[in-house]
Amino acid sequence: MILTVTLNAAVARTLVVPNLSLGHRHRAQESAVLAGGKGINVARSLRALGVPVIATGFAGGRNGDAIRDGLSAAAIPFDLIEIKGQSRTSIALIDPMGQTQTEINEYGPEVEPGEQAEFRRHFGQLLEYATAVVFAGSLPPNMEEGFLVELVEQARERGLYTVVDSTPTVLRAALKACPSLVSPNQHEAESVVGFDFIEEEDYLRGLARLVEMGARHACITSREGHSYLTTREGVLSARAPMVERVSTIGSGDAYLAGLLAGLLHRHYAPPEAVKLAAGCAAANAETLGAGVFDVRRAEELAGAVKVEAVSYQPGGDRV
Ligand SMILES: Nc1ncnc2c1ncn2[C@@H]1O[C@H](COP(=O)(O)OP(=O)(O)OP(=O)(O)O)[C@@H](O)[C@H]1O
Ligand SMILES: O=P(O)(O)OC[C@@]1(O)O[C@H](CO)[C@@H](O)[C@@H]1O
Repeated sequence: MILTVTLNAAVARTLVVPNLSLGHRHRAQESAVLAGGKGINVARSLRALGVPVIATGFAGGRNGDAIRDGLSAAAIPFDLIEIKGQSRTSIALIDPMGQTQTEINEYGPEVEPGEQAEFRRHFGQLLEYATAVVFAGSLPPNMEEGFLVELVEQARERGLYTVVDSTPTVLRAALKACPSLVSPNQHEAESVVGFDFIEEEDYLRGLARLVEMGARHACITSREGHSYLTTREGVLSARAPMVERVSTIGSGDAYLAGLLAGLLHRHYAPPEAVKLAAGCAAANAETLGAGVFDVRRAEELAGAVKVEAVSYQPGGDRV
């Protein structure tokens, strides 16, 4: 079972608004409301891929109830700690005419020290059923990065596969706990390593730096349908067929779920797992809602992903 940890879960509302323009009144052509936050998006994608999953984290207030209802409706097993604060709302505005995606995410509620302690205890119990743990998304505003670092260490000490996908500040801290895999997008990775990725060599240097900073493995996704993954044998580069995008929000989450489903559940070799990852991400881009895609379409797109081994040996960096 893969345990996903969403410390700042959200009610994720997506509105399709043609010709969106600031300062004007609009009507949404279409809308979707889902339980959200990166870890929950990953759980939704894993569930679609047939991987046993439990979603944990914090949820509170009416939004917390809506998050639980959304998870139940999607048949995603969950075990969320109730908090006094109101879980946040994340709004995505999709303009199909201007081809823009605008996100407005609340910071989320504070989580009291007692609630944090309760989560820590509970987490230890959930680990007994897990083979892998995915820590994804931002932290509640008053939560120290050390809280997450300790959770990663706790999971790692039990010999579990650990994955971190969070904001650059949190990711930088989490690298100290040596997670099995980190999966930032290009922008986040650039911010963590401190330089821009312009050429392929920059991505490879970025991966090497993430490994040097503590990750056992790293993948970096980019908007142009391109991604890189370190493996024991070297680095793989994957190019997905570009699809007509509806919304790429959650494509990174679908990518991570596809990768984990491939590596840990289907026992694929890394090149096949990367294809599945990029197929899921592309299928997500064709669909409204984060971590939502048609699995058959994802498999079809996976078949068209071009994967190749790329080499880079800058002064013995281990990638
Ligand atoms: N138009 C597209 N066609 C095909 N694949 C796409 C397209 N857009 C994105 N992807 C796939 O999605 C992956 C992730 O994209 P990106 O790095 O933009 O996600 P992200 O910012 O992490 O997303 P999120 O944080 O919203 O989950 C890309 O590496 C690529 O494989
Ligand atoms: O605020 P966080 O937790 O860092 O990220 C939240 C978020 O940007 O990530 C998801 C896509 O990965 C979106 O659904 C959501 O808006």
